[in-house]
Amino acid sequence: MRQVERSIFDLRRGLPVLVRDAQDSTRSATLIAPLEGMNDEALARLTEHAGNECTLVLTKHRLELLGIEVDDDAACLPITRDDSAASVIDWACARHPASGPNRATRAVGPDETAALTLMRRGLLIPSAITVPIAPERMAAIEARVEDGSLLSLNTGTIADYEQTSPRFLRRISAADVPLAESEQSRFVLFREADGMREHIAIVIGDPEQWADAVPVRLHSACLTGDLFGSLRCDCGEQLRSSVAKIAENGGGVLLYLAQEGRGIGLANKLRAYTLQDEGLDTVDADHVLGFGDDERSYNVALEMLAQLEIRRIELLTNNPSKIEAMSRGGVTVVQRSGVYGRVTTQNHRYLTAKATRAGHWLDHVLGTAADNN
Ligand SMILES: Nc1nc2c(ncn2[C@@H]2O[C@H](COP(=O)(O)OP(=O)(O)OP(=O)(O)O)[C@@H](O)[C@H]2O)c(=O)[nH]1
Ligand SMILES: [Zn+2]
Repeated sequence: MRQVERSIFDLRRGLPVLVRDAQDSTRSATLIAPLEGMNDEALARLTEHAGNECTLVLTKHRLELLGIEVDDDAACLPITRDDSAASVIDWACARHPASGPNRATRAVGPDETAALTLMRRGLLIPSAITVPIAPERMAAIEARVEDGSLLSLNTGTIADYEQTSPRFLRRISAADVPLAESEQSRFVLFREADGMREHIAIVIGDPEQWADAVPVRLHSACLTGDLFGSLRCDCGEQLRSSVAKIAENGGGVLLYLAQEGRGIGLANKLRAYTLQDEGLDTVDADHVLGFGDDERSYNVALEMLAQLEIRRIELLTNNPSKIEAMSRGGVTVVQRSGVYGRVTTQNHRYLTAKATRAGHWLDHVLGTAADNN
């Protein structure tokens, strides 16, 4: 697995990596590169090293914004030598690209699908520049792989990695951390197999005394709201009131999940905030960046609950998809309790979108005025 993690780090540093389709007997290979930091020189270098024209891989949501309908989850836009890096970046993430790509797309292959998986896992913009290696350039590329200046990995490894990573969650350390809302609290830290993400179970009260249906809150990280009390969302107040409520109900667990920005990462959440300031709602802003409605998977949460031997829960949430994910994963949700923050001038639009676009149980928000704070 080490090669996948190393590749993600190279992509996050703006470096290309080589991807090969394990099923392809011709041993063809594709260079993939992230959009972030792309410039004309880097684009020209990719074309030159590979001896081929580049393509831009975009998700369905992003293609829709460009007025291109596709049936698959993603497609490739050919890039010509006349296209500047600035236009390519525009097509990948600008709200109003200066000019449309005006060209036909082609279907993604395994290499391009793998490229998007790596970008998402690396919390980068979910698009990639890809270029297949021409046969006459293969020897030079292989030499770079040999000397360690280019990382190479195959698509099968990436697919396996996606499937297995959450299953190898390791319990790393634990300590008592008395909290303002619950003095008897213990932080238990879990680390994903690749070492990139850590999640914390906050064990509240004495597990021996817990109710049959353990009060549980699945809380996705929100640095701006949880730590700084941002008024754009309700996360900080939900976090604190959940701890208090779990303590009042005899103890339980709050899982603090490394899923900043509904799984898109802080860099992309800040990009999405800028788009929301231009008038988009929280779901459409993520679509403009190429993401789906919600990029979270709750497999890590299921694994943490399994390791804590919790199978029946009272779930503190307003989000129907969390209940669905728990039930699908074999955890019985005996009861649901709502958990609310204040409705403020600044978060009213966000909460309204959660109710109307994502079906969250926030009826009280729909009935309130924007300045009800
Ligand atoms: N992409 C994106 N993420 C946001 C935005 N505002 C808040 N978030 C993230 O949304 C997530 C909210 O997570 P939670 O509070 O666990 O859950 P929820 O889906 O709102 O559901 P509840 O359990 O009802 O609170 C956090 O990861 C925040 O960082 C936004 O405008 N865009
Ligand atoms: Zn928040």
